[in-house]
Amino acid sequence: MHTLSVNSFAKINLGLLITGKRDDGYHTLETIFAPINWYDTIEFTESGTVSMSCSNVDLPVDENNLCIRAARSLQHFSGTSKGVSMTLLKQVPFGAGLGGGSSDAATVLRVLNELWQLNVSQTDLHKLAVKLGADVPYFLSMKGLAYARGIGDELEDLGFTLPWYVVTVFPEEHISTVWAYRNFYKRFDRQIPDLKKSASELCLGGNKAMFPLFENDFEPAVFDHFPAVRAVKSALLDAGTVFASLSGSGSAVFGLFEEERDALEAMKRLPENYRKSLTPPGFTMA
Ligand SMILES: C[C@@](CO)(OP(=O)(O)O)[C@H](O)COP(=O)(O)OP(=O)(O)OC[C@H]1O[C@@H](n2ccc(N)nc2=O)[C@H](O)[C@@H]1O
Ligand SMILES: Nc1ncnc2c1ncn2[C@@H]1O[C@H](COP(=O)(O)OP(=O)(O)O)[C@@H](O)[C@H]1O
Repeated sequence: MHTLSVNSFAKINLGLLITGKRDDGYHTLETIFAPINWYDTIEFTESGTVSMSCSNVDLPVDENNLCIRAARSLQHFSGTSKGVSMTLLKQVPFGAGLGGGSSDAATVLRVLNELWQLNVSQTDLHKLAVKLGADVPYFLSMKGLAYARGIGDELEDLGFTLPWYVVTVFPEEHISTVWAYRNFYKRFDRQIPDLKKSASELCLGGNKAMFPLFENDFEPAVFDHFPAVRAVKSALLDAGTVFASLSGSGSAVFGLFEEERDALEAMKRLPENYRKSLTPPGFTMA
C-alpha cells in the first residue's frame, strides 16, 4: 500500500491587531502570517476507515484531533466512504501560537482531496477549513507572507518574503487560544495602521522605522501572566534582534536577525530546555 509523507509548516504573526468582537464571539483582527521552518510530518496510507497515531502521547488521537476532524469534514462534505490511516510526527509545540494544529488540518484537507480523488473546489475547501479553525485557511492556500483580516480567514498573498533570519522559541508554557482571547487588554478604539503597506516598506524597502507598528495585542496580558515569556523577548532584544514579538496568542516568541551568527548566538543564550527553530531569509512553505 502506497504511503505519502507530507510536512505541515508552522507560522508566526508579524503584528496582530485585534479590532473588534463579532456577535458569534469571534474577534476580528489584522495580521501578517509568515511561515517558519518548524513542521510536523504526516504520513497517509489509504485504508477502509479513518484512524491516526501520534508521536506525542499528550495529544489525543480521537475525534477531537484536528487531523481526524479534517478527514471527517471531507467525508461528510463529499459523501465518500474512503478511509485513511495517518501517522503524525508531532514536532511543532501546541498551545504555542504557531498554528501547528491548524496547519495539520489544512494538510489533511489538501492531501485527502487528492488521495480520495474528490476534486472539491478551493472555495469549498476554504469553507471546510474555516470551520476547523480561523487559522486553517492560511495554511490551505498560502505559501509565504499573507495579510489576513476578518477572523484570520480573509487572506491576501503579499508576494514577498521576510529578509531576516527568524529565531522562534517555545518557553515550555502552553497558552490556550481561548484564554488569550478572553484575557487580552482591549484597544478596539485605537487607530489601526496599514499593516499591508507597512510590511511592504519594511520587507522590500528596508524601512525598519515600521517595526513599532507591528504590535501583538495579546502580548501585554500574556507577559503579565507568564513572565518567562516576557523574559524570552528581553533575551532576544539583548542578543541584538532587530525585532522581537510574541507569535499569535503565544507562548512562542520570535526574533528577527540580519546575521546568521547573531541568530545562532541568541539561540545558545536561551535556556537549554526551550525548544527553538531557525528559519532562513526568504523562506516559503514548499
Ligand atoms: C490567535 C491566532 C492568531 O493567528 O492563532 P494562534 O495563536 O492560535 O496560533 C488565531 O486567531 C487563532 O486561530 P485558531 O487557533 O484557528 O482559533 P480557532 O480554533 O478557530 O478558535 C479557538 C477560539 O479562539 C477564539 N478566537 C479565535 C479566532 C478569532 N479570530 N477570534 C477568536 O475569538 C474563539 O474563542 C475560538 O473559539
Ligand atoms: N493535530 C494537532 N496538532 C496540534 N494541536 C491539536 C491537534 N489536534 C487538536 N489539537 C488541539 O489544538 C490546540 C492547538 O492548536 P494549534 O493550531 O497548534 O494552536 P496554537 O497555534 O495556539 O499552538 C491544542 O489545544 C490541541 O489540543
